[in-house]
Amino acid sequence: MNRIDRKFVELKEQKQTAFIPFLTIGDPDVRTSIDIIKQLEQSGASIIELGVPYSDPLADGPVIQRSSQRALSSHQISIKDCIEAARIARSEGSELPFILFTYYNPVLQLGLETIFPMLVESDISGLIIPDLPMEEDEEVQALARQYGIHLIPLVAPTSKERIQRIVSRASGFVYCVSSLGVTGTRTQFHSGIDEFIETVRQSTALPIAVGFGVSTNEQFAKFATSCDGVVVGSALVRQVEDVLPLFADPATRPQALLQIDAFVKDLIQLP
Ligand SMILES: O=P(O)(O)OC[C@@H](O)[C@@H](O)c1c[nH]c2ccccc12
Repeated sequence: MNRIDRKFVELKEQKQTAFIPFLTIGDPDVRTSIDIIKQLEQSGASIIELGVPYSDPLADGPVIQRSSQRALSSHQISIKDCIEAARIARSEGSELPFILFTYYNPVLQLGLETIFPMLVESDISGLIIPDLPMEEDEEVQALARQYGIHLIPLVAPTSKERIQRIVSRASGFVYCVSSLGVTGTRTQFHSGIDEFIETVRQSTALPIAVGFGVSTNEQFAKFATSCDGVVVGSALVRQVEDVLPLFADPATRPQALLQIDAFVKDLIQLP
């Protein structure tokens, strides 16, 4: 049991749904990202995906692509910087379970044997690698198990015949992708989304979370009825983008955090 498991147990006892924001670390800078992490915790986040900016984010839509580009062009943010941000946030009192969200290339650059001890040292409980080739996941799975890190799989509606195989090796929770294509807010989801979630639900005893496209309270509430968690990335990253000028001036930083707080509270309040 690590922080992720304990959080889902706690939420289940409280009959609550996990709110799992994704945040690009280093946009606009690491210090601000840490402040946003702490604000998200105050605002109601249950678990957080710490996004490692990447130069070729194939699965990302324009909002996260822009955010990654800002983090890379201003500060050349690395996977190590993101792991360090988690360590600092924890040292400053955050109790949030952290998931490192990264494409595979930065993991390979750092080295599989290197990254897992670093995750443990920074009290990061989970890892999501959206482009981890299934053919190569044996080694990563083995290291994750060895170090007690949850390697959280993404399951897409197209992977019906693969759902069982992906889910059978899952740990932590299963991340159900709500739609085909790239990340980004949506007005509608994959036509068979409810059946897809039910299929995954029948395939695992693990908690299931859904993500891709969620940006409104109505969408959050809809998924809260069938899932144990809801992931929101682009809509939040867009909020950060909108308040960057407020973060740039020390006098208006509190206002920037208040706007993020208001966005989250509107998004996750349930009737
Ligand atoms: O941005 P959205 O549509 O809210 O979706 C969550 C997503 O941002 C986050 O989980 C994520 C960021 N980059 C990804 C790449 C692939 C899958 C998922 C992701």
